Formats: sequence, C-alpha cells, structure tokens
Amino acid sequence: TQSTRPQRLLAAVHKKATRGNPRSVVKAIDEFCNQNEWAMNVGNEKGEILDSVVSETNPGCVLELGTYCGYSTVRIASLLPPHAQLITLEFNPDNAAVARQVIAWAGVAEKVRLVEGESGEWIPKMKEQFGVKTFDLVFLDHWKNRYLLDTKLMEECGLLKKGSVLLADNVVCPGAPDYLEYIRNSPQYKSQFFKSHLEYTKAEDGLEKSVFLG
Ligand SMILES: Oc1cc(-c2ccc(F)cc2)cc2cncnc12
Ligand SMILES: [Mg+2]
Repeated sequence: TQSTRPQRLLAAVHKKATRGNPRSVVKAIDEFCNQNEWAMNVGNEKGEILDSVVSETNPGCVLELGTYCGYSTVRIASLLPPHAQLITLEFNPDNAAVARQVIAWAGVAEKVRLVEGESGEWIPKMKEQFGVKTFDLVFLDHWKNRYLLDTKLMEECGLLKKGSVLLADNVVCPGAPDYLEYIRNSPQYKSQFFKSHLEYTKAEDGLEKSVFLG
C-alpha cells in the first residue's frame, strides 16, 4: 500500500536524525520539506520565533493545539525546563501515530502528553484529566476556524492567568481573520505580530503573540 507524507517524513527522521537529539530531528524534517515534500510544519524561520517566545516565557505548562507530525512539539519540548509539561492535541489519529514516533525518536517523550481528539472536547477537561491549573504558553497551530472558539473556551474554563502567552501560527496564510480581529481589539490582551513566511516558501505569513492581561 502507498505510504502517506507523514510516514515518509518519519522515515526521513529515522534515516537522518540521531536518536535522542531533538535538534537533529528538527533539521531532518526541515531538510525533507525543503528537498523532498512540503509539509505543514511551522518550519525553521517561524520556528526560530517560536523558540525565542518559549525561551523568554520559560513555561512550566504548555498547550499545543495541532500536533501534526510533532515538529513544533519537539522544538518546544527541547527548550522546556526540567519537570515542565507540554500537552499537545491532535484530532487525526494517523498524524498522532507518526508524531508519537517523532517525539520518541527526539528523546522528549517524558515532557510530552499527546492527546488524540478535538480541542473543543478536550480543553474543558484539561483541569480534571491532566491536573492543569493554567497554561503559561499556548501554541495555536490547528484549524484556523478553531483559533477564536478555542481561545474563548480557554478563557471560560479559567485556563489562562495574567501573563499567559498565546502564540498563533498562520495568522496571514491561511489566515485567521476573526481571531486577529478579536485578540487585537480585546482589552484583555496585548498583541504583537511577528512577520515571517509560510514554511518552506516565500509566501507571506506570520505569528501573533498575545499576552493575557487577566
Ligand atoms: O502552517 C500551516 C500551513 C497550512 C497551509 C496549507 C496549504 C497552503 F497552501 C498554505 C498553508 C495549513 C495549516 C493547517 N494547520 C496548521 N498549520 C498549517
Ligand atoms: Mg501552521
């Protein structure tokens, strides 16, 4: 049977990356996507912005919405302080299966909890199921029509505290206009746009960083 793109990406990780070395996993995926097949990982240009936000936030508890193959999961987890935890939600079981193996190969599995399912279903369960109080950092990288819904849901569930950081991918391409409209006009957030490019292309894109003011 024909392999899928995530499976081919995983094969490239097994072939080119060193087990236990997160940076080599990130490099192997970026090489695969630049030289072989485009895939919707955040990529290296936006990834460096992600890295800087993670490092300056120094989060103890992180939520990632949209795991895909685990590229940004590995980037984030590799920068977390000891005992910090990253919960990542993925609704596509085939993508989740690949991501689990990418995360394991990178050697960051003990920092990561991959949950298969819908963000709308799991966000209300975060406190009871995973003992989460609030998230220090949320990386939004799933379906763009869920960004606003899930942000409001996190507010309602008391999952954000003063200083919590939301970082949203693809706010230009494919775009999340309703999310940008809300977050940039809300007195409860201080937002900043980081202009960049769509992963592995010259197309315009960017990340929106928003700090919850409580
Ligand atoms: O980073 C991303 C990029 C694209 C995407 C696809 C096709 C295209 F033409 C342009 C952009 C889709 C995404 C879906 N979820 C999360 N991240 C994504
Ligand atoms: Mg994305």
